[in-house]
Amino acid sequence: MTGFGGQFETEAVPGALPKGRNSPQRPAFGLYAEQLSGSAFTAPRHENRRSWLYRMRPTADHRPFERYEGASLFAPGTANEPVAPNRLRWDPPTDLPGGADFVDGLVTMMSNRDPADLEGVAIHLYRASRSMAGRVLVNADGELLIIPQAGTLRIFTEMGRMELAPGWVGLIPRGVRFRIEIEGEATGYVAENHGAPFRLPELGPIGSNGLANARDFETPVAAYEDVDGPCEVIQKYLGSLWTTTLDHSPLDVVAWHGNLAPCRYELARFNAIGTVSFDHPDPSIFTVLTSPSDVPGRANADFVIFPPRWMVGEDTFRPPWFHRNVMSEAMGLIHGEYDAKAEGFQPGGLSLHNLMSGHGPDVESWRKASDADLEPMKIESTMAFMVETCWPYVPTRFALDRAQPDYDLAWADFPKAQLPK
Ligand SMILES: O=C(O)Cc1cc(O)ccc1O
Ligand SMILES: [Fe+2]
Repeated sequence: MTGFGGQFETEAVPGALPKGRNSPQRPAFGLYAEQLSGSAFTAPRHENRRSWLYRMRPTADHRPFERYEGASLFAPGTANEPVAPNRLRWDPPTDLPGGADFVDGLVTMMSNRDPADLEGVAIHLYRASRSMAGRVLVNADGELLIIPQAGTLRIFTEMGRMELAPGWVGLIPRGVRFRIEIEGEATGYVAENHGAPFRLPELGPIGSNGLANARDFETPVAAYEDVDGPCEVIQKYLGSLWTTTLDHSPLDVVAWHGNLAPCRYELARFNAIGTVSFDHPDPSIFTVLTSPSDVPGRANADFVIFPPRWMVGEDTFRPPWFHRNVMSEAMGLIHGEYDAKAEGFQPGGLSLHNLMSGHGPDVESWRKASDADLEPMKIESTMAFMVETCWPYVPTRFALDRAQPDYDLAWADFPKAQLPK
């Protein structure tokens, strides 16, 4: 079903979805009606997100959660030391967990705020070498934006199934349980958004079309499994991992309706807009999805991409300029090269330019762009992304211990400007 945040309705068994009401006295087939809220009941209508699920057993039927002892690198808390004002960059770590499924293969690199604040974002990497079997994951701390870098994920959520290959991103709402199956190995990134759900950015003077168009988001139709037998539920809750075991699969939603649902989006559909005269626009022009904070215009998290595009600016330094930003920037690379970094930023790698840290093109990129003939030129075969947030990131111990030791050298040896004598 297409459209971002639409009011969908879908049933895997004809007659499962009640007509004209949400909570009939006796739902069809003895199903249980359950409302899943993604916003406060009283949120303004245009921000109100909720769905009604019709399931074989109520979610309420579970035994107590206990601490989950696996996935030791997933949400371990951030490094217990002051955050240095250093720029950081990582090669794709060679020691991500081996032989793990998606849950145990998650590794947190940085985060900000406490999930209980209902604000902030965390950046995780994953390496999944086998399918999740007999278990599901659910995140009470926020929605998950999954950004595959290699390998295709088959995601079986409570609300339907979707496949995610590199070049696509998938959004799983807070509280929706899911299982991820793979063939071979899969690696990628996850942005965990503790704040307001991601939405499409305002378009302002761009008008009524452009950037990520609402119709290009795809939401799965209802699909369920009817499985009696043990199923572990691993829940991330207030920053820790918890487990309980059900006697059935919770992926038993036979029908649902509403506007809170998983979706996926192919980044190649992004309608990139840039200058046709001069100067490099702020990267906000490439915002795919935004999670606003309480301060107008200051995002809790922006998901921004740097897709293939034409560069035509006249008398313009075309790559990203030197800058210091009050917002904090985490970047990843899905494939190709990023135009501000000639080398050292690899697909599967990560960088962090936090609050006020000076960054921009490395020396080689600066030299090339300064000397270039400014013919129209296409940046091809690349897809970098940024998760920009108003809350400075704090790296984890795992991340600090693996940062490139010499990243600062990317900006060493710029020639000094020569003033007239
Ligand atoms: O730092 C970066 O590479 C991201 C970025 C890109 C851009 O085009 C302008 C500003 C900016 O922060
Ligand atoms: Fe930047």
